[in-house]
Amino acid sequence: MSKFAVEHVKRVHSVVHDRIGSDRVGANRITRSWIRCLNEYQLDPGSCADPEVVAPVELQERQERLADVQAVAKVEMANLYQQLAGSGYAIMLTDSEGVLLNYFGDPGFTHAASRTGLMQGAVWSERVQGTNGMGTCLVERRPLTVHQDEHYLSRNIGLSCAAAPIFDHGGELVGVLDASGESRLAQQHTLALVSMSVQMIENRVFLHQFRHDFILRFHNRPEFVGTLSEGAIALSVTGTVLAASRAALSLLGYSSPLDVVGRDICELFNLTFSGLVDSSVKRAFHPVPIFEVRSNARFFAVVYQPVALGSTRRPQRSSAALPEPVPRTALDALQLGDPAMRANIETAKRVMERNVAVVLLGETGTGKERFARAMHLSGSRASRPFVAINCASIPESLVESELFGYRSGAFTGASKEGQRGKLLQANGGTLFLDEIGDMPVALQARLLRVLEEREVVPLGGEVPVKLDIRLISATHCDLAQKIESGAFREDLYYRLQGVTFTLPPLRERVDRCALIRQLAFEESDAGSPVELDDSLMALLERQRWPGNLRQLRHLLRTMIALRETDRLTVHDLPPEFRHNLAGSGTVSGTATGMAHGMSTAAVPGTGPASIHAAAPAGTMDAGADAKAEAKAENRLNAFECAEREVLLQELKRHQWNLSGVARELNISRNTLYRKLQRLNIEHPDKSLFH
Ligand SMILES: Nc1ncnc2c1ncn2[C@@H]1O[C@H](COP(=O)(O)OP(=O)(O)OP(=O)(O)O)[C@@H](O)[C@H]1O
Repeated sequence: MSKFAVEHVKRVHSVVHDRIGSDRVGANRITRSWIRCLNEYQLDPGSCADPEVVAPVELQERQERLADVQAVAKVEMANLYQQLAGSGYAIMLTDSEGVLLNYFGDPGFTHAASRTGLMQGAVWSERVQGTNGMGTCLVERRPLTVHQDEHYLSRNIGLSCAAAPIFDHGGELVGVLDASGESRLAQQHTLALVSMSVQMIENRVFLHQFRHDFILRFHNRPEFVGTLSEGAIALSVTGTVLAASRAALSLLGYSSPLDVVGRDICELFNLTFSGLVDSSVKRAFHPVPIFEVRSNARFFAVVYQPVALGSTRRPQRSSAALPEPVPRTALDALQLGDPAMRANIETAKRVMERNVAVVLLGETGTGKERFARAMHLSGSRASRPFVAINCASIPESLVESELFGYRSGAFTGASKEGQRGKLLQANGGTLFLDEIGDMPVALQARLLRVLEEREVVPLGGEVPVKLDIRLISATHCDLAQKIESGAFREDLYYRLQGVTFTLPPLRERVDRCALIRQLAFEESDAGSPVELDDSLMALLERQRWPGNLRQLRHLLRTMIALRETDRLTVHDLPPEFRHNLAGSGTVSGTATGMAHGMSTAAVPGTGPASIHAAAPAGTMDAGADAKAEAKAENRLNAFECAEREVLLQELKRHQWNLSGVARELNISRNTLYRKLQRLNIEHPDKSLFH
């Protein structure tokens, strides 16, 4: 340890010990944090342990959970980075647990940054990294700087950080925006810039999230409506307040969203809602004066109409006319019209608050973890941890310590601080055991004991710790078969399986269309959602998607990243997708080259060229006129050819029974007729069809 580090450690100890017993509340934020670090988290200020980094899958899930914020934040981070360019700062976004989701680095600082652990996936909570901008901001819930030796860990004392918390419209802390660098001079204006960026992020997320509702945007100066400091209030069609931005609360002098949510807008301002909308429209969205009820203070406001409802929709005059929407839970949000999913969601809601173990079955990528998270977020444990562990991806030798944790020195190579296992990390919340079928048999016995006794003893420890977790397990394998072969314990199976949900594969879901649009929306930048044209939608809907929603998401992510316009067509499909589409010879078979043995019929064509060549074998009845086919196909583009092939496959499979094919493809007979015409498909016996 360097001389500076040794002195720093001594200073931390002496400051903390001097304050103990004295007025802790009066201590400044740094001292308060140091006391927490030493006494509560028992962190060693001289620790040189490697930074804690979450697994890539977990990082991705965390990013997805904060997708709305992230999409807006990326733009603001780029702006902020430009404003601070050259001053050696990196801009970072964390989630509410301090996991670093995004990083914009100054090239001069990136190397040093990764050494310190300033990289995507690293955990910067105060509990892990001691006093630092991001972690301490999460605890203090307000903007702050942590400059050099104000850091707790001696290895972080080269850093200067300015961080500001990001809140959602319900007042929940969802993350932190931070600018950190190795500058010797704490830049006062950096904190102001970071705070402004956060305000911008909160405003834009608010406007995006409530774009389908009326939004009243106001300020006490007309020229400030539409700027960073405006207040925004989302209103239902009957004029009830759905949410208010932080700036709105502060302009009106309220401290919590609960003070205004659920009230009628005319209880806050002297106005009638429909009158305000009318005058807003008449004045072409120039701010109109409105008066606050309590103080009679004058504000200026504009009402923006719901995006999807269009300008003709008028607000309801009577609140009895339309029932207020019941708040949607995370589970409700998974309901897009598929009957199997609807049944799963209804049952999940019924068992949610009973402590029943849940098993989720389904092919890879069908959304088992998403479903587990939704159950967690929809219940009373929502504010407690959700901890996921993938039993298949951890080496067998590590599963035990990962799950149960260990005391310091429990085995050779164990870290000095010991480790809280995932079971204890999930205490009070939900533990999600993914790929449970791959858990080593020896460990199954130990897990069973823990579940029966509801307490856990970490490796090398003696004192059992009480455990209160909701357990959700998932697997894509056949557990009954595993039990038969002795690879899975039957008694554990019954412990895990209070209620079982089977998630349908994407190809069987009738809400495919809505799901595709939802994923496209989630992958789009906030404020500029991409559209998918009809032919692309039709093509995507027909795929078999062996990788299910995950595969679909990745395809859309690629297309959106590479798009030239916000309207995606089949021409935006990545070349390898097209290649596989063509090479597989059947769209509903091995569409992306990732399926194994899933194609409904093997077609010997091997590349894009085969599409334009004579009719591929297997797509026509024997005796079909190959030349006529080639001619018919020559007028079509590559995707129409592919679509044609699929249709021919289906027709053949259903012995040219159009009703059967229409049902299979979930389209009307009329649509099918139009397709047949467009794609020049005729029955081998030309007199039929008409
Ligand atoms: N209802 C949904 N709407 C939008 N995206 C979804 C939905 N369900 C799942 N996804 C997305 O699909 C991807 C895969 O989901 P998830 O990881 O939950 O699947 P899984 O069944 O647990 O996969 P595996 O078995 O491989 O672990 C994720 O990107 C997730 O966000």
